Amino acid sequence: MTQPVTTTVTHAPAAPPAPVPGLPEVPALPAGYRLAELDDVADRAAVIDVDRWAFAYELSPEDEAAAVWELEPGRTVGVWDERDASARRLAAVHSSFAFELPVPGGARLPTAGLTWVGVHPGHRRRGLARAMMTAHLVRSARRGEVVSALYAAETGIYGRYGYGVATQHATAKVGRGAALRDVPGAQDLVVELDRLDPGRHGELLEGVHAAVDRPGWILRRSAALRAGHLVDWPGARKDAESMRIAIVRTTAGEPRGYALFRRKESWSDAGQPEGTVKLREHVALDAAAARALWGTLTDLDLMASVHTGRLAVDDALLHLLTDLRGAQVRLHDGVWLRLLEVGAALAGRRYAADVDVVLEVHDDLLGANAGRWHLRGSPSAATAERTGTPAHLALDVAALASAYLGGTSLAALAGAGQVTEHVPGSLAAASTAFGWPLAPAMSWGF
Ligand SMILES: CC(=O)SCCNC(=O)CCNC(=O)[C@H](O)C(C)(C)COP(=O)(O)OP(=O)(O)OC[C@H]1O[C@@H](n2cnc3c(N)ncnc32)[C@H](O)[C@@H]1OP(=O)(O)O
Repeated sequence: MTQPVTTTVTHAPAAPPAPVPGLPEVPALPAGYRLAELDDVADRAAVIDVDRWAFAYELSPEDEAAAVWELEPGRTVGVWDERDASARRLAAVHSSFAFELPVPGGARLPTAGLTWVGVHPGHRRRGLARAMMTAHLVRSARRGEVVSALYAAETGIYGRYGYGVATQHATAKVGRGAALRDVPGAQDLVVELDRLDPGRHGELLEGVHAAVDRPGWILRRSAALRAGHLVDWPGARKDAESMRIAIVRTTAGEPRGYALFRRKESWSDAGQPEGTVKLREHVALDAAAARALWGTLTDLDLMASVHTGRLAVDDALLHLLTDLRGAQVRLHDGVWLRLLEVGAALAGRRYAADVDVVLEVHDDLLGANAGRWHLRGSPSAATAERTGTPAHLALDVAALASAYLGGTSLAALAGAGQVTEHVPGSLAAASTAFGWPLAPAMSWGF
């Protein structure tokens, strides 16, 4: 069992960030509420309590024992309810991870991975989340983080803060024995099935995961995030088996892929096996590994279907299947991005084709981003400078975030009224340049 990871670093509570030109002021809270940085150790129980109120869950004693504290010291901020001075209580919380976001071309940009956003239901719709979100954007920008990334609990929450959907993922339900195309070399690979043992498998799994070269593919950099990913929550099993791992290896023993999964047995009234396989994560480093992995997972005895979990929208499985229609594919919003520094973000990635374009960016919240940016980009270099020359294209910072990793084209966004073309021809050229051969994806949630 994974042992809880504890951190002993403490931080003195800090005042809310001071106003900085181009960055917004944190909106005033109702009387009696106070925004403050939280102490990683002293305030931990209060943070967990708000989280449970906000997300409506309880942990069993077994789950408590398996839980891992993943939050990084110095990055958690909350709102105290001090209306009754004798009974101060935490009313809201959020935190972030120091991530690196791989962008087209391979650079990794400093990124604030926003997480644990929660407001106690007794304090909702009073502006606590808006104050925390503003503080998050300001603190992240001041740390030099170029973007903020998150998974949204609900799709209506984050657009107002300038976040756009930058990755999408698919899920599929694949029937037992679904026909897969042959891939040369797949037969030569070995697929081992084992109980997941974080001690034995953790390093192998993270090594294969880190070998993926794809925009958006954020790695679990801290020991706590790695441990947290491998927690096999007893409460999540719901009568299924404990977590298993399938490892794809060459005959020389080199790992080329893996899947974390569990099976659950079930029988129809007529006595037919109806078991299900559910994946938590999978990686395949080449076509043969993907074929070997999915070939194994779709041919487990007594299992009628495989629930894939997150698939990149161009995942190999979708092209291995001969009958895509039978796979019940669904599309989901994935990582939402907020560009904190538009110039650094535009210059930080590379472009699929040469591009020379002026973008007029609207940003109501982070004024330093607003205005015209002259982007000159190519597959090997990019610059982005402020300019006074007329714009080719105009768009909101959230639409730019959606196009930023190459997952959604500027032309598609224009089709939904989110990009305006002022100079004919510039939309097609910029759309081509912002594209990328592989769709952006992230394999795990945070
Ligand atoms: C990255 C993550 O961690 S995602 C997790 C988000 N957390 C959750 O979903 C847990 C349950 N929900 C909550 O804790 C809270 O309801 C929150 C955090 C979503 C919102 O907190 P509140 O303090 O009520 O929000 P606040 O009062 O600041 O509202 C700000 C704006 O967001 C809007 N809003 C708040 N919640 C929602 C929602 N769930 N859906 C759509 N809009 C919302 C408000 O109407 C308000 O709109 P305005 O800009 O027109 O004024």
